Amino acid sequence: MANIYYDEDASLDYLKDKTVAIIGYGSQGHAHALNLRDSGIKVIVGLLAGSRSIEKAKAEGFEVYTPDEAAKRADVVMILTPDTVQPQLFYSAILPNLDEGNALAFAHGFNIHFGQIVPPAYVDVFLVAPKGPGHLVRWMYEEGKGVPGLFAVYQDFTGNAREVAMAYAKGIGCTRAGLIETTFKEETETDLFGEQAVLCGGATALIKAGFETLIEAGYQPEVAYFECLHELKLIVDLIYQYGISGMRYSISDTARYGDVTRGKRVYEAVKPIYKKILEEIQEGEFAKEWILENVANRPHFNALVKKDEEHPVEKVGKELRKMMPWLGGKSL
Ligand SMILES: NC(=O)C1=CN([C@@H]2O[C@H](COP(=O)(O)OP(=O)(O)OC[C@H]3O[C@@H](n4cnc5c(N)ncnc54)[C@H](OP(=O)(O)O)[C@@H]3O)[C@@H](O)[C@H]2O)C=CC1
Ligand SMILES: CC(=O)[C@](C)(O)C(=O)O
Repeated sequence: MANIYYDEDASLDYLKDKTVAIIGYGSQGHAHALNLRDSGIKVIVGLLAGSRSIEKAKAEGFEVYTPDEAAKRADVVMILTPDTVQPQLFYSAILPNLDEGNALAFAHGFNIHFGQIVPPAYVDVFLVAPKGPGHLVRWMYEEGKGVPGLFAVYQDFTGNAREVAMAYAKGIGCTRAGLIETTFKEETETDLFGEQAVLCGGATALIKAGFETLIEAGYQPEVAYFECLHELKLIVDLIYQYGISGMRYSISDTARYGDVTRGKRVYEAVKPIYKKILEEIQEGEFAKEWILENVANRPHFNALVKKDEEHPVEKVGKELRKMMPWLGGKSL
């Protein structure tokens, strides 16, 4: 059983006299910056000139600098830009401005693990990875809660890297929910696997395949949407709160029988695919493909994203969600 750390296990004292530069102000960046500041930490933001987030960060009260200037002024530099742009940003703007004893931090281990960024020996290097989307990292913090997280130390020049990483995790609220120590390898490979096979990739595959099966059989798109997307959230919510057995307690006997018998067939079909996806991650195949895709300016990625934006489930969903005012979520 992994050690799980909570608020009492981490001390913000390791950050209280430091300046943290958050490079990037997107999903994770805005959440880390706001949460750390609310935790009493001095935060500055680094954004490229022309960034669409400069005004937003300034409006939320942050000093905003270019990435090089922010790195120069900071003791801890947390890079929260897209993974594929981090190497160029690191070598051009951050590395020249890292001083001995500074800390270089990430929310995902991709570039360190796959050797795209090689840090200098004279800094600490750690990751703090919330296990949830950035907007929830902020919303849960505002509610006095937290998103669980992982942390890992890649390089400990100062001898305090672990304590600083845990302080950072506490500052963004992860220790309110639970913080697990990992490695850059484990965080990178499990996060890539999860987002490809089970979460984003896996969930959208199940939703699209189910929805298409029903509408191709002539059922109404609205019925297919409620069955394959809307109700999926409700069932996953039950699993999230009460486990698989708890969910099965709540559903009908008929649903339970279908679950354990037909669900077995889906399981048997996907498990070999899951293993292949993990193998491609572990062997660097996915990383190479994603890096080269970005070199070519993302033709395959852009086409597939566009195709899904036009999927019938998106069309019917947009209309149905208007009917459910309680869904009126905060703007992303
Ligand atoms: N999204 C998530 O929930 C999670 C993300 N992560 C990790 O967090 C990191 C950040 O991801 P995420 O928050 O999703 O990123 P986003 O895409 O939401 O935000 C990226 C930020 O970086 C800026 N940016 C984009 N391109 C460049 C560039 N070339 N140079 C400098 N800045 C740039 C963007 O500027 P602008 O504002 O102008 O667009 C934006 O502020 C990644 O390492 C990711 O793997 C980890 C866990 C969860
Ligand atoms: C939210 C999260 O951790 C993801 C899905 O892995 C990501 O956005 O990188």
